[in-house]
Amino acid sequence: MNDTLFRTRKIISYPDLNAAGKLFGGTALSWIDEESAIFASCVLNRSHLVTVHMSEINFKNPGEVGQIVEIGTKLVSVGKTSITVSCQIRHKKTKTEIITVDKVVFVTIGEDGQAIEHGYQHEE
Ligand SMILES: CC(=O)SCCNC(=O)CCNC(=O)[C@H](O)C(C)(C)COP(=O)(O)OP(=O)(O)OC[C@H]1O[C@@H](n2cnc3c(N)ncnc32)[C@H](O)[C@@H]1OP(=O)(O)O
Repeated sequence: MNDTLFRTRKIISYPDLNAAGKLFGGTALSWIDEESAIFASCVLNRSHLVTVHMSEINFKNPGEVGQIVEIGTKLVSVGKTSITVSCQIRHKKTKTEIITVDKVVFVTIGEDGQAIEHGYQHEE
């Protein structure tokens, strides 16, 4: 549909590490969730979105303390109340992938917490 755009950079710090001294998977997933949600929210111009599904997650390479990483998102598809994006984190310098998630699905919700149509029509 379109190419991944890398908008956000982060530096891996000591609080981000697991017991093996590598980037903790939970931290990486929290960065993925936030970046994907911001991207989806900007595409739809809606602020009330919730994550409803994450597809297979692949931890491809470890992240090391002090490394600068970049987080990229891409629009995958748009439904009636949902939007699907892909997200990845990679080393900024080497472009080596650290984690990829093929599909993160968000749903727009109303004040009652139920799904509502977002009205966004994607043109290829
Ligand atoms: C950014 C964050 O971290 S948010 C915090 C974590 N997330 C949450 O708390 C959300 C908890 N979940 C919910 O409240 C509910 O599941 C809701 C309101 C989001 C959706 O309720 P549902 O009854 O499943 O809604 P419904 O069946 O109508 O589906 C809504 C849309 O989601 C899609 N959808 C629902 N479940 C899934 C799934 N597992 N995988 C892919 N798409 C899904 C549907 O295909 C539908 O898409 P469409 O309208 O574009 O065709």
